[in-house]
Amino acid sequence: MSTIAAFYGGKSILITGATGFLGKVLMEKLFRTSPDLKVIYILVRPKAGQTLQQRVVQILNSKLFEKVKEVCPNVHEKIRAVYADLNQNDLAISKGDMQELLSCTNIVFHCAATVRFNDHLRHAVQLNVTATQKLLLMASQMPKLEAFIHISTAFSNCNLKHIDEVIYPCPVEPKKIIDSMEWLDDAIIDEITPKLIGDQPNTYTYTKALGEMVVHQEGGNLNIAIVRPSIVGATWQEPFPGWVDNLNGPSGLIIATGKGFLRALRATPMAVADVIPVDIVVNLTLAVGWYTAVQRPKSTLIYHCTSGNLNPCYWGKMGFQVLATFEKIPFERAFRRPNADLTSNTFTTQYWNAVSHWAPAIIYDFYLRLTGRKPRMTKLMNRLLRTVSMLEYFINRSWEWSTCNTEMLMSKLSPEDQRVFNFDVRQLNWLEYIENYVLGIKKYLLKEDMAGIPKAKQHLKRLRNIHYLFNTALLLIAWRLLMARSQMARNVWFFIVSFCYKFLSYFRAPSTLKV
Ligand SMILES: CCCCCCCCCCCCCCCCCCCCCC(=O)SCCNC(=O)CCNC(=O)[C@H](O)C(C)(C)COP(=O)(O)OP(=O)(O)OC[C@H]1O[C@@H](n2cnc3c(N)ncnc32)[C@H](O)[C@@H]1OP(=O)(O)O
Ligand SMILES: NC(=O)C1=CN([C@@H]2O[C@H](COP(=O)(O)OP(=O)(O)OC[C@H]3O[C@@H](n4cnc5c(N)ncnc54)[C@H](OP(=O)(O)O)[C@@H]3O)[C@@H](O)[C@H]2O)C=CC1
Repeated sequence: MSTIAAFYGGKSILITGATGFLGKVLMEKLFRTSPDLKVIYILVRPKAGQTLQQRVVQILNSKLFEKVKEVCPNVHEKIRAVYADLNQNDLAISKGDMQELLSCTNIVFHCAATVRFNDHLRHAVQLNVTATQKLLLMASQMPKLEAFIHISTAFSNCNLKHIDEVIYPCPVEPKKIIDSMEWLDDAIIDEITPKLIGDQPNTYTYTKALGEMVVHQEGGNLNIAIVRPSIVGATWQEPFPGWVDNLNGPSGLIIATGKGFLRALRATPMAVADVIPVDIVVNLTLAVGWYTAVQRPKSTLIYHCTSGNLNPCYWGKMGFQVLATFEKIPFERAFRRPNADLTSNTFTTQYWNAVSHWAPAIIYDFYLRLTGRKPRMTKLMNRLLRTVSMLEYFINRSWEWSTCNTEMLMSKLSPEDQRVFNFDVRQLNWLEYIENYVLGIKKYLLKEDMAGIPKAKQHLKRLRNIHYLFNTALLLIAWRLLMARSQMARNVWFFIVSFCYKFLSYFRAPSTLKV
């Protein structure tokens, strides 16, 4: 029997961000391995016209939870959705709910965050810093609390090259930032944002660093740990390979590549692609929860959940493997044939952008206009390239994260726990993982049917023929124009033709003699 699974039995667990990518996989694993847990409280807000209950039902009815329903048939009774909005100062939790949460919770997993890189600083501070502060305050009033696990990001200190499992000081105290967000207006915040974030690439990493500092300063006597995952990708093994449900991290760009919109990227092929499967992050997080509650380490331990130092993959290799997978498993209705030119050179990037992105988009929009339809490709391309520019920072650098605490924790696990809560990234086979990732994107994100693969292949063949035809026509036109306008081009052409003729005649003469 797994010690960790047994530990969560009978527990009341509070999860924030349970409707997100990581939160859903965390909940799934908890129910599957500890079906006898008492209750999982999830802080949820209504969204897209759905009530809390409808959101929960949608999650439970998804493919991700199929196995859970077998081992824990009464799972719906064990989830308690609590209305909350972490954007509100009081988190908008009702008095009755608050009483229950305070008196019953044993473990808190704080996953909620805004992960958008371009979020307004006020909003990012509210969610990633102030809400964390409020949750810590709540946690300090929970008499039965055994551990508070805060999910941060390995990129919270991405202004450094080597990152240890420690909290680094922030140039401006989080409290001062929180206070200033209350009285500064949006225009002033916009103006001072670049100065405040300094050498951080965006408001996301900046506020995640502030959030860690808040945990450090205001954690008091709580039993706290911080988990820092790198770029979280689709599931590796559990509950099944390749599950993914949003565009974050590499997923969006893999779609854009598979659909033939994105054909070149400013990326350093030899930079480490520090992607980490979401099930590895979840296994480590649950092991950290157990260890923090049972061992009660004297200080707040930070755990890096990264792949680069133990089993590195590189962007070049990832791009190559993604393309190879498209040969076998193409996406439907591609705009162009998938291609991946990775270059770290800015000039080459601009050339590729003009030739591979803008030119086809403009030609296609021209065609749409001619056929009486609304042009849309240049607009789409504009958005895509803006998104790419936001991600470029992370695909042109490599970082080194030390993983001493994570390795220490692995050594404390029994062989059974190492199997059930496996977070050993050395066992991951990247080629297999990437193939399943692409397959997962096709099935769970794009909702494409596997039966459509032959048709998709046929479509790609047609696109290849159009491509060859188009290039040949372009070459012929260029040649014709050149010949018509330049005496020099004509001279060169006649020289080449007469040279070829003489060359061939030289070989033809002896062969004629033999006959
Ligand atoms: C040709 C070569 C190909 C090679 C082959 C391929 C090989 C694979 C190579 C892969 C290299 C991957 C590098 C990943 C590096 C990640 C590093 C993370 C590090 C930190 C990790 C963390 O600790 S944190 C979690 C990550 N956090 C995000 O990853 C949020 C991103 N996101 C946003 O920060 C906002 O979204 C943003 C984008 C600002 C727009 O913001 P915005 O306000 O302008 O507009 P919107 O948000 O409305 O998005 C407008 C439309 O972009 C769609 N979209 C949203 N995200 C998208 C996304 N990632 N890729 C594509 N498309 C995306 C969206 O779905 C909309 O599409 P639509 O309109 O059709 O619905
Ligand atoms: N994905 C990644 O690549 C990485 C993620 N992380 C960290 O992991 C954690 C989870 O990320 P991930 O699951 O990918 O992110 P998602 O964007 O998928 O999920 C974010 C969660 O936060 C909730 N949330 C956002 N705003 C509010 C609000 N105002 N009130 C209540 N809940 C709110 C969302 O709820 P709703 O559904 O209502 O929007 C959702 O459940 C984050 O802390 C992130 O920083 C770290 C490294 C990489």
